[in-house]
Amino acid sequence: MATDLLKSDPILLRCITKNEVNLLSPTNQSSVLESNRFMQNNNVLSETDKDGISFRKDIISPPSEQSNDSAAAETLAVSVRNLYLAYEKSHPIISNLNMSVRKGTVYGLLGSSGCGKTTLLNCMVGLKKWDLGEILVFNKRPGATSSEIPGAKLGYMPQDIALYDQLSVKEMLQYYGQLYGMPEKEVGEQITFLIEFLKLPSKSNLIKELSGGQKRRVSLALALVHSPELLILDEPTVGLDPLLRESIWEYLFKMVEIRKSTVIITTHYIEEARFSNVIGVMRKGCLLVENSPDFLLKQFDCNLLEQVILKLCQKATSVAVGNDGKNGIPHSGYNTSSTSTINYSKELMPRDDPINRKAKSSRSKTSYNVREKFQENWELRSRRRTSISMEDSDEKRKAIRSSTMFQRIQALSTVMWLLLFRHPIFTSMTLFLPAIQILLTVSVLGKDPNGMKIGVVNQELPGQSPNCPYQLMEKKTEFLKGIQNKSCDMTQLGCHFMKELNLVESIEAVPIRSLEVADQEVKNGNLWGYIIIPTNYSQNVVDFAVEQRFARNETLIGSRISFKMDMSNYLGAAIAIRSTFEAYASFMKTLAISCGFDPNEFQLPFLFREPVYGNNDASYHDFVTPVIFITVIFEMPMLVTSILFINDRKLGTLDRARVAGLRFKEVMASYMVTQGSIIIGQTIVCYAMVWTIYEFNVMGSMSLFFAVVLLCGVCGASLGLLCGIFFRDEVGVLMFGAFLAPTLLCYEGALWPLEAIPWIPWRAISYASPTTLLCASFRSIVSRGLGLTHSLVWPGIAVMSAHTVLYWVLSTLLFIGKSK
Ligand SMILES: Nc1ncnc2c1ncn2[C@@H]1O[C@H](COP(=O)(O)OP(=O)(O)OP(=O)(O)O)[C@@H](O)[C@H]1O
Repeated sequence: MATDLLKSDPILLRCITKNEVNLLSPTNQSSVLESNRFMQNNNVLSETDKDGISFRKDIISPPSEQSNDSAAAETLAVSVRNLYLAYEKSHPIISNLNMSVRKGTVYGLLGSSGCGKTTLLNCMVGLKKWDLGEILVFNKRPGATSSEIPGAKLGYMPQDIALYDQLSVKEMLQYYGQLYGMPEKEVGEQITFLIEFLKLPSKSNLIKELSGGQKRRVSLALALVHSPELLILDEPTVGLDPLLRESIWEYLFKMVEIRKSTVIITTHYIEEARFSNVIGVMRKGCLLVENSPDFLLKQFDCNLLEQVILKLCQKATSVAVGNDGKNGIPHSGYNTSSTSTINYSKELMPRDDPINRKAKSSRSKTSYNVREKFQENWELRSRRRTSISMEDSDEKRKAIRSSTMFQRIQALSTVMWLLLFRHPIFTSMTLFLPAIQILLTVSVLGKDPNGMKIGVVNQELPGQSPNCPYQLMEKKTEFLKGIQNKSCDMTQLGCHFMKELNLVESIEAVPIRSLEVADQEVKNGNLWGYIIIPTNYSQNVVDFAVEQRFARNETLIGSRISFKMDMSNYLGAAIAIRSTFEAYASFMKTLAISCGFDPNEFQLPFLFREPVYGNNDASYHDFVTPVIFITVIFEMPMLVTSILFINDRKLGTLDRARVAGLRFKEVMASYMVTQGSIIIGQTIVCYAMVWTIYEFNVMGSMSLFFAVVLLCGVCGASLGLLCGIFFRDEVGVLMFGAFLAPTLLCYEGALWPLEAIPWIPWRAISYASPTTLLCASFRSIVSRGLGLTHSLVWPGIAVMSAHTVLYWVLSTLLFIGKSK
């Protein structure tokens, strides 16, 4: 019964796979044979029809026969066989689709919104991968090494505008001309012609200044600029005025007639497709029919294509409804209901536009020949056009398609430069922010602190007064003078020590009345801690000096100064304790000299000689500056690259350029070239600002210094590219950037020595991270003046280079993987 239903509807049969035909009656082999015979008969039938006869044999041939017929394949520009594509298993977007587009024809692809037209075109141009089946464009699989698709053989206009807002019309066309490898002179001629033909605004207008319709026309111009052999246009006439739409169709026919180009065009203006040689009607991922408009009008006894499509869809729906229930025929994965039919029908109602009106008025004249009419118009207009001659452009067309990798990299790099140039705020920020960030960080980080408040509870002082008496202050001067006079004052040593403490820049000694008050002050956050000078401290110090080894316990304890610190701020407390030690060492030395002792006896038993690298006054600041520099130079290109890449992807400009032949490795190279030059600019600015202000010297070779910075930036840009592919939008990138900067600083050993990190897994991760060893290399070049071959320099460069290559490989794999 189901077979009968299909027999009565040859069109529907095309949408059902052989397997499905088998399933119609699995136990009855003869019905299968009958079905196959029916398909063959159908071909014969088609051949006998007079209109559109030259196409139909191929078009309606069963796929298996077709693919074996190499002669027929030669005549096809595009051949699609049993195509299947699904994002979710249960819901195929394209299901068992067969399509044949002859060379030198205009093929109108029709179908309701969401039926899969754009997806199919994206597969043809090599932007999307499919799950099953085969697509051949000029007998080669799109994207195959030997295939010139994507490339200059193809002109593609995507559904989205896919233009750079900040470029002018001329720059946009020049970019594509360069991608296609067109000679400069010819690009100029084509620009002049297309601007006149498509009524585009002047060459110098920026795309952002154009109306929606004008942008669409520029987008179409990009597909036409190189007069390709195959034009794939996804709704090129949307929003254009009827006259312009007519002239576009006229131009397409001219291309087909004179250059033997092939055009595949989708349109929602159904009657417009009547101008095509062949139309294909898609519904829910399946091609319902493929034939000449005149044949279909005759076959369905209609005057308008819209009516044909309506009838087709109604039939498809009624059979599918039957399939669902009564006949037990499995439908090919899509859900068809009566509700959807109603919607579909409404959608296919004739639109009130001039082309449709014209079509309506002419519906009775079956002899109406659109092409003839266009031919007349064309001849008339072409007399006025001097800028292009299709007949003599075959040679020019051959000259195209020779764009080299270098030309394509140059084309995209130029565009990226222009875009940066047209975004002065973004570019200035990119150029100056690293320097400002380094300047700000270096200004506040790593210097020795100043005036950290340390309380002094001097229990040696009489009464409740925490302050040393005025005389004692005076005595301090005398005490200092005593060094020269050798006048030894061994009283109130606590006060003298406090004075010494105040001479240390990092500490401000604050006299405190009692231990309780000092405790409270620390708890209130007013003091970093306090020291306690015990009662009779001076006497005990003297006794200890005299008794030495024989000193009593009380003497020992009484000559000790004790600390009570706020250790919750570890770094501050450590600095305060270190400064107190320094003050104490200085105090004891002064005391010894004034009392005629050998100062060496009172000094710590350590001698700091001239350092191997740097000097004894070196601070954390000197250590951290190169680390901050490397981190910023790594992170900034990473963010900029990923944001630019995501923007390019969102605009659709990247995909479009890929269809024009730009390969991913060339995209990567262009990004590296552009980012590389920005990094050089950033380094010069950073060097000028930071190095000049803080008087840092690069002890090593300047060329090695710049090479390391460049490598670091390129590695950051490579990671940015990977992030740009991985993340859907800028939010993900910004969050990753916010995570990356502090993580790198920790793992680089900038905040804490690496030796303090446990080996497994953290220190191993730290050494494997891109910047850790490079920081060491960079510091070695800047502060130690070491060369490339030194064991402190080359490992960092090697690790960074390995990371760069790794990011390139991962980006390529991820990009390929995401092409579906
Ligand atoms: N990345 C994707 N993930 C999941 N589904 C998708 C994706 N891209 C497209 N689709 C779905 O695939 C179907 C076909 O989309 P497509 O853009 O090819 O339709 P179309 O026929 O070109 O529609 P229109 O005429 O409105 O442009 C739609 O249902 C759409 O929701």
